[in-house]
Amino acid sequence: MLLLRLLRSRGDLNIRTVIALSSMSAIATTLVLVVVNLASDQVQEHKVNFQLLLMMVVSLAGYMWAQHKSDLMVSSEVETMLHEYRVRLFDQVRKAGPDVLAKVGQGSVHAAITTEMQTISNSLPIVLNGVQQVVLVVCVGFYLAWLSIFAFVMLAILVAIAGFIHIHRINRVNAATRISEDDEAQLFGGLNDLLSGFKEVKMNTRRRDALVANLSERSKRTSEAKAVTKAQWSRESASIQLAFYVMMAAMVFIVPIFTSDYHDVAVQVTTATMFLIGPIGTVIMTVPSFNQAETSLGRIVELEANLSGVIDAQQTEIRDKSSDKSDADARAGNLSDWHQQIDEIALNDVCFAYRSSTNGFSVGPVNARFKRGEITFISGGNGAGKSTIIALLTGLRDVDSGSITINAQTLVPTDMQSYRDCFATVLSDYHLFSELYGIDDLDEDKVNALLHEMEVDDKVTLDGLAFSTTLLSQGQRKRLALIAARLENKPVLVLDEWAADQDPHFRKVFYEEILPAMRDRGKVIICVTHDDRWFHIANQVCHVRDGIIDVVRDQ
Ligand SMILES: Nc1ncnc2c1ncn2[C@@H]1O[C@H](COP(=O)(O)OP(=O)(O)OP(=O)(O)O)[C@@H](O)[C@H]1O
Repeated sequence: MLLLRLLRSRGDLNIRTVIALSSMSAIATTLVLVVVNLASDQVQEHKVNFQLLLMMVVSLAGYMWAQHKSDLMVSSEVETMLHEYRVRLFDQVRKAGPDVLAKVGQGSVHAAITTEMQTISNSLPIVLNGVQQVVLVVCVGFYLAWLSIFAFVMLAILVAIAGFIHIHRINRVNAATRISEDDEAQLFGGLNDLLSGFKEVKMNTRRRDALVANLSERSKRTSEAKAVTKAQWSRESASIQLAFYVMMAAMVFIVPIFTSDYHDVAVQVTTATMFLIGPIGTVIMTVPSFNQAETSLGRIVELEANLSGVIDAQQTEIRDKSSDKSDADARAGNLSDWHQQIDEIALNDVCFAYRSSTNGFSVGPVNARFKRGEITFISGGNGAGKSTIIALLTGLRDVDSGSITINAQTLVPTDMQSYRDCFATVLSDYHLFSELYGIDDLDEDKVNALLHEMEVDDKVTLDGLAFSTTLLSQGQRKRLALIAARLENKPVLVLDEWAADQDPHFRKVFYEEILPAMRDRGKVIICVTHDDRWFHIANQVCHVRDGIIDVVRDQ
């Protein structure tokens, strides 16, 4: 019972208060039943009792208040709990290294934050209502026992049999439901191909037909599986309904045979039994909601544990490496100085191999120096290892051996976040954020000047902390990404094939005006590029082949 353990472990949620409020709401509802029974007796004697009417009003008011209060307590606590889970998952994703998400599965993080949390949020109020109905069933049960102990025992036995059979069968329905959900998840996966690959699908009739046929097949499987589970669910509700009619029949046909003074209370017992139908049905139907919430919570907890496991292993590795390099850590410089001025970054005999790579691609030993106020161009063929070297240089990947030095100080693993903060990047798989996050004191004039310099001021303006639009061409979107990188005002700028999408005119502006101006401002500039026409503006040109970097020209 993960859910119960979790709710109980939360200090802010006073379970006793919730139980007290639920009991109060159930007792108030039972009082309504008692009042109805007493009042209907009086109606038979042609009397209207205003005391009973007052009791009814008080009971209804008590029910409303207690119900509202307990709903509010639990739902706000559940939403807070989900919020905390979300924040913890965001934080774990933030801490994760580049391969962690691939290992754990980006899809499962997405599903945990969307579908699973939605399921918990929807199911828990149903579960809470079920708990209240349990208390109500107990209270009305006492009332029934007080009216006729035989009727009570009879009803209890019938409810126990019906509940046992129903819960046993519902597990089978749940298993079928889960299979239909898996079919649906596969259908959504295929749908992604259709939506994301819309243009490719449009351009190729055979591909389109094959994909649509595949989707239709999955859709058919999903609809068949869903139809089966829906039929099972409706059979279950019908059988519950039938069980209730059997109970009613038992009250009026069987109980009178075994009890002598039953006719005095027959109407009250029948009313009480009818009153119980709704709550018992709700309790039984709560079981699948509880199971769903439990399964979703289990998946979230498992994901969190997986992420923690991988991240802890990563951090232990970092700590081990840090203690190995404790000598290197004995340095005079201050980390925060790096953000003020970087004179030189050097890769020294850096080696790295992809652990998951099928072809075992590795880079190194890489030796390279990148200096303040200098432009370095890095060229090389496809798959030569340029982006991998950039990932090592920017600290996105940890080196296997060798070292990175900054202003002649060797980095230790615990420096890496501070080191990464020195870089502004537009990488080949860059993401254009919806807002200019993390840029303090955004200067509107500066942004407007950059929009003008990057020749997008006729399309885009600054709108609060965001660009007014990102619905632009690829080249224009990349210009916005470069504006965002320049606004970060970091000492190092790394661009991976930035100019590839630019027109000849703006390529010239970029190489002959923008890069030299940034170099003159004392930035370390590193560009992966194939534009050999402008290699002359670089202070250093490096070539990468099979994971090895060679300086081919140094000024
Ligand atoms: N995440 C990864 N896991 C395993 N191997 C990878 C991964 N990324 C890249 N590789 C391997 O590393 C090699 C070099 O890739 P890299 O992206 O560094 O090349 P590149 O020089 O930037 O190529 P391009 O010019 O095509 O972008 C690839 O051939 C591939 O085999």
